[in-house]
Amino acid sequence: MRTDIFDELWQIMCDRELNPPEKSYIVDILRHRKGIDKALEKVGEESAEFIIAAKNPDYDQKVYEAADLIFHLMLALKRIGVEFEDVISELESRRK
Ligand SMILES: N=c1c2ncn([C@@H]3O[C@H](COP(=O)(O)OP(=O)(O)OP(=O)(O)O)[C@@H](O)[C@H]3O)c2ncn1[C@@H]1O[C@H](COP(=O)(O)O)[C@@H](O)[C@H]1O
Repeated sequence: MRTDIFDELWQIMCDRELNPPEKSYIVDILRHRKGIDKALEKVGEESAEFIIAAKNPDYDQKVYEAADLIFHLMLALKRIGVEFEDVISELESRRK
């Protein structure tokens, strides 16, 4: 399984935070006027969209919404100051 994309996305999020370009979805969320609430709101929205997709037969839609949810969860972690690597370590520590 290819998981390098998580590293790549996290790196982009770190870069966007330090060197925000004029037009960037990541920056829009990280610097939103609603503060932390915008990133959390997106996790809620994307979770709901994933649940709806999960109950429907369209396989591609499930994949699409799962990707949206994971992306926005990572973005929320970035916004609240949690290192993605620590989440990975937590998962690793649960391995029996
Ligand atoms: N993987 C993603 C990614 N997945 C989803 N999204 C955005 O997440 C949003 C999904 O939210 P919605 O479906 O609710 O659509 P919306 O209308 O924009 O929602 P609102 O924010 O307006 O409420 C869309 O605007 C998508 O473009 C993403 N935006 C960026 N990335 C990655 O991040 C990189 C950097 O992006 P920028 O920061 O925009 O340069 C990109 O090259 C991609 O690799």
